Amino acid sequence: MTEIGISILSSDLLNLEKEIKSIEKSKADYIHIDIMDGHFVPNLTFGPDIVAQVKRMTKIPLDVHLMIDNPARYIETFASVGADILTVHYEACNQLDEVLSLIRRHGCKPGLAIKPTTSVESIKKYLDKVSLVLQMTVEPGFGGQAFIEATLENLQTLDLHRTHHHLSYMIEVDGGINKVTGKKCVNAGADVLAVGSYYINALNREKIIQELKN
Ligand SMILES: O=C(CO)[C@@H](O)[C@H](O)COP(=O)(O)O
Repeated sequence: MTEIGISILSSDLLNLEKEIKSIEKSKADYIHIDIMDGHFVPNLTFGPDIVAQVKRMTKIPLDVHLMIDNPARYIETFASVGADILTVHYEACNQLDEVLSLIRRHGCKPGLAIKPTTSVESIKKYLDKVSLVLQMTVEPGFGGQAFIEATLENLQTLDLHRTHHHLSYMIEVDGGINKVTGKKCVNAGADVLAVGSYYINALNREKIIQELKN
């Protein structure tokens, strides 16, 4: 079954505990936390303290997406505050092999993210070292953007590569996901849908999670 991660980027941050309880009630599989540094992406969001607070509030696994330059500097910090999956960007790392093994050494599942225009070819040599590949389906930085259809081709390539090489990484998509785009992604090979504004704005959050899962 498809798994759902809820991105807290667009949630009501002054009522974060209430939001986390709502995510638990709607039976999401992950809480997706976007860490932005104002360099790698043109926006600023959370630091490790927020991740630590969310961890204290819930048992839902935390899928922490580092949209930061040179993420090696912060792997130990985010691992120590409770990240379960720790995802770094291919475009932001110099020594990716080392960063991925650092993530594993600190007890997290390593994820590798790519921007919409990055090719799967460029990350193929790392795919046997990751637990998850995160295909950005919008330009990273902001919630509420429109899904980029051209990213579906990368999902098909990732899915074919996984089967062909007997690999087991999960394929996650993030950005502009709703009932229509989510279905397209799942049909193209995605296993995990990271959802932000579609969930936050829904009148019946439990219902839309069930629809997305099915
Ligand atoms: O990482 C990002 C944006 O950079 C996402 O996680 C967004 O938070 C998803 O929000 P929607 O596109 O679903 O509104």
